Amino acid sequence: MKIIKLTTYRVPPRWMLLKIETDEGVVGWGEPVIEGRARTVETAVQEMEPYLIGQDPARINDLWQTMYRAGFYRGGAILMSAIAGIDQALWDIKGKVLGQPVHQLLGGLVRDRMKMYSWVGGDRPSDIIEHIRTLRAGGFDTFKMNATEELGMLDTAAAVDKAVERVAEIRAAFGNSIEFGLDFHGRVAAPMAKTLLRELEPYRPLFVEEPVLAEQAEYYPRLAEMTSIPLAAGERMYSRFEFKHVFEAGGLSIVQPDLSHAGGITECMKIASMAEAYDVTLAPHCPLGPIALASCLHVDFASYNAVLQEQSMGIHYNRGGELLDYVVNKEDFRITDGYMQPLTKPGLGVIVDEEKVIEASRNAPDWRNPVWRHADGSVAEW
Ligand SMILES: O=C(O)C(=O)C[C@@H](O)[C@H](O)CO
Ligand SMILES: [Mg+2]
Repeated sequence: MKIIKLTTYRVPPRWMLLKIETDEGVVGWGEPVIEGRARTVETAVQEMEPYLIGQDPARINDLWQTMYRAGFYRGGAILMSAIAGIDQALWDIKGKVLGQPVHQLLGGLVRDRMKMYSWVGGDRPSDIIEHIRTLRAGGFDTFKMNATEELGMLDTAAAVDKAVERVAEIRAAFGNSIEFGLDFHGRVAAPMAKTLLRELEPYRPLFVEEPVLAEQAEYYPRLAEMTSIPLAAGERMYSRFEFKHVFEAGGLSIVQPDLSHAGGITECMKIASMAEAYDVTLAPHCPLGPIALASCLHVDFASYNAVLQEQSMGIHYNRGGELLDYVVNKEDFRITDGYMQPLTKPGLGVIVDEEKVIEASRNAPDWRNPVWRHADGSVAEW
């Protein structure tokens, strides 16, 4: 079998789907994308084509290593997202050829169902209580929200109190009947992280995500020393070569590689097993589309230390498109009592509505995250 064609489709709300065709008619789908840089990743996928056209799609490991090493420069959000989507599509092809779901090719199920969580509250966390009530009625009991709005590198007690009050309201409304992660989203600089973590401690969030920006990872062990709140990070780390420094330094209880940013299934399985060796749990980041989510689930169902899975149903980023818009087999993505079952169809288990993808790609908007500014006019971390 040989790879003969790669086609990318940028589609609403902010995703990109990749179709890889072979000379024997087997097709694989991937989701190479960086939110807000879809066109850049699209070019990176196109620049990877010479390593792929005419090659045997079954040789995922060699194709992965070639894409990673042959261009001399390596790593980073764009190149690793391009590799990620291609890798996903290659696993999709392999599963379809062998008639097996990808988790079977990764060693089989390690669990019968996977715990899911849902975003609440949007970019600027608001009306969270009502949102949690609605989602709880749908079976969710685990949530994630932004912890703050924009925050100065050094900010006021009032800004800290505003963030803490919101969390106090949630605990007052629901007690310990729900769990929630707080995403600092890189908005909290090191000078404020300790204060905020200390003030949040009494409310026992399930985790705090990106307590500082990924480029400040040396703070993870220092922050972990002063809090019992499990710290999580990983959506802005792109390979096991980045994660290894974090495992060695310690401080993270949860790693959150993104299956569409960190080299795909091949790389994230390696990150998952490295994490397990350090007694660190896995909770793949996934605010993206159905191929990304399916890729996460196959890794989750084959990784003992996978504890939580993000999904984007109803997420505030999904303007103009929803998680299952391009999926034919929507029923396979049902979430019951906050859990998903394994995807059992061959490959990634996503039957793509190609007509709908092509139609939606005709004039897909170029999604951009907003540019926030502090009161003094300086740019703020969104
Ligand atoms: O889902 C999360 O944890 C996020 O922090 C969302 C962020 O990654 C946006 O997708 C960036 O555009
Ligand atoms: Mg996040």
